[in-house]
Amino acid sequence: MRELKDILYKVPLTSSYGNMNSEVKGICFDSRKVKPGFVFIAVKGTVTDGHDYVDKAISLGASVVVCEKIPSTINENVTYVTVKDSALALGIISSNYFGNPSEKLKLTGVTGTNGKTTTVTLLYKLFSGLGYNVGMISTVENRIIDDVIPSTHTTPDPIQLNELLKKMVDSGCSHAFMEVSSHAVDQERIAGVKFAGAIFTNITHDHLDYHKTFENYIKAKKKYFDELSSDAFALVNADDKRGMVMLQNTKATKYTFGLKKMVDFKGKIVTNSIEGLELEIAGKNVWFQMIGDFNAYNILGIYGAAILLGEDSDEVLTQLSSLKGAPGRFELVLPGSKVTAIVDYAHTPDAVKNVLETIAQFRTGNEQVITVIGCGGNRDTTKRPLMASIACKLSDKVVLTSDNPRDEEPMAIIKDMQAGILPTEARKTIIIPDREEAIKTACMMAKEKDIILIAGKGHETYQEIKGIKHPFDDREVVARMIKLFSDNN
Ligand SMILES: CC(=O)N[C@H]1[C@@H](OP(=O)(O)OP(=O)(O)OC[C@H]2O[C@@H](n3ccc(=O)[nH]c3=O)[C@H](O)[C@@H]2O)O[C@H](CO)[C@@H](O)[C@@H]1O[C@H](C)C(=O)N[C@@H](C)C(=O)N[C@H](CCC(=O)O)C(=O)O
Ligand SMILES: Nc1ncnc2c1ncn2[C@@H]1O[C@H](COP(=O)(O)OP(=O)(O)OP(=O)(O)O)[C@@H](O)[C@H]1O
Ligand SMILES: N[C@H](CCC[C@H](N)C(=O)O)C(=O)O
Ligand SMILES: [Mg+2]
Repeated sequence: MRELKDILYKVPLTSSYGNMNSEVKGICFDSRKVKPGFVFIAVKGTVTDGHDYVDKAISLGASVVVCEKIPSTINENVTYVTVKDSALALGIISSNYFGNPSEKLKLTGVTGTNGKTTTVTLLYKLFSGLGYNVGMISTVENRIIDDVIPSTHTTPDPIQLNELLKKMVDSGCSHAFMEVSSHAVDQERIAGVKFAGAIFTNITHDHLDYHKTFENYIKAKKKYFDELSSDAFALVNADDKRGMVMLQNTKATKYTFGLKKMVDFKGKIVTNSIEGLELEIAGKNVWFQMIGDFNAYNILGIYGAAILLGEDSDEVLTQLSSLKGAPGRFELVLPGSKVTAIVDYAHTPDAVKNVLETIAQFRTGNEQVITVIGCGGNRDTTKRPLMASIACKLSDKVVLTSDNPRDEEPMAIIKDMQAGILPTEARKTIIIPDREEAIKTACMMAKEKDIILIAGKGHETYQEIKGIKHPFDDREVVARMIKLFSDNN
């Protein structure tokens, strides 16, 4: 039970009707989940408008309705509160309802097109290794110390988010690290959440289906930094074209990291191999188990954040050098096999380019690079030809297949991908819409020492087809196929 006026603290109200001194039993923004005594917050969405479900929420027992527009018929037993922006109100209400948990631990958020999961996972492992109780909110999974809670989004909705943060506080977590997606910023999922610090990794092409223009996408990321408080730190990758843009209007203390410019946390790549990276960092040469130049940036962001959170440089570097990357990120399957199979979550043009360029640095030139790649359905269609074009330029053979088709026809997605492939490169491609068959074919084609990249799904353990999530794990499939073909040889 909570007092209504407590959960409305700091919510900018425009008007109210009815009893404001009541108690509430719960909060909800989905009419289908309302229970008696709940507050229903009506939010405008991308598909429908929560305002259309106010009657349904009341019929299920909602005692308070928070909305942008009062319904034409009023129920005398219900309190109505109007606000200018109900998504913003939902964020603040959620934080209040769970006792503002983000103020009770040191919460660091990570935003950027690529590298968020890698960064939060490594920060979680680093701080756990330093002896703290740590929480994590990520695309792969959420964690409260050692308890794993399945994740449905990169950034959960405000109710789930604050509930998770509260559980972290109750379990004694002193630190938490979370991914902040551009969708979450735009939809105010993090409104009311207090951050000790924020990290910006990079911004490249993605999510134009949602944001419409690259400028809007940049603005969504920047809004996160604009809203940080003055006691927070804002740490950005200065080698990214938009790094400094993120800092333009923030009240937080500004810091930078990178490999190329004069920055607060600077690194230099000493060696880069399939075993890992050696970086010069804080005047020391340190070995890391992460692979690829792009991971040098992730390491610098992690190192910088740890120092800004008050940790000792030597201890941080010692811990960091022992850590492996996040699941499904440049993950070598069955290392030591005759063929090298790499599963990577690359699902943007920039990520596909980075991963294939990293592979190019290690290859001797005699082996073939075979890439298995698809693009997600119900997502940015403009990245499809770009991803296919990059895959063809940087591979010897490409198997075009399905990622998560969701509600789209697999062949229609593959056609969009083919539009980016030059006629001279089309001969490198094979089309196999069934992902398992595609992986099998890549393994069948591979000769000893060849490298197979399976891009796009990384850690995912399902394939989403027409609303159903079928069990599917690239790592399991490729391991099975490699074994099958090596047993047959
Ligand atoms: C496009 C998008 O982001 N959609 C998110 C959004 O839903 P929506 O705007 O479509 O909601 P809607 O269906 O229009 O409904 C509007 C409102 O009416 C309410 N409603 C609806 C029906 C009903 O019967 N009763 C009712 O009350 C809904 O609860 C909602 O409040 O708000 C929902 C609640 O927070 C999210 O679950 C949902 O995520 C969908 C499932 C999704 O797939 N999102 C992806 C794109 C996403 O958010 N991805 C980012 C990561 C991207 C990255 O890689 O960077 C993430 O953070 O996960
Ligand atoms: N710093 C980086 N710069 C560019 N590419 C990266 C970087 N870090 C990781 N990648 C590539 O991007 C892929 C996704 O990485 P990661 O899962 O860490 O990103 P994310 O930002 O969490 O993605 P999502 O938005 O889907 O949750 C990796 O598999 C790798 O190919
Ligand atoms: N967070 C990203 C993940 C994409 C993963 C890829 N496998 C796909 O399904 O497109 C999104 O929802 O756009
Ligand atoms: Mg992620």
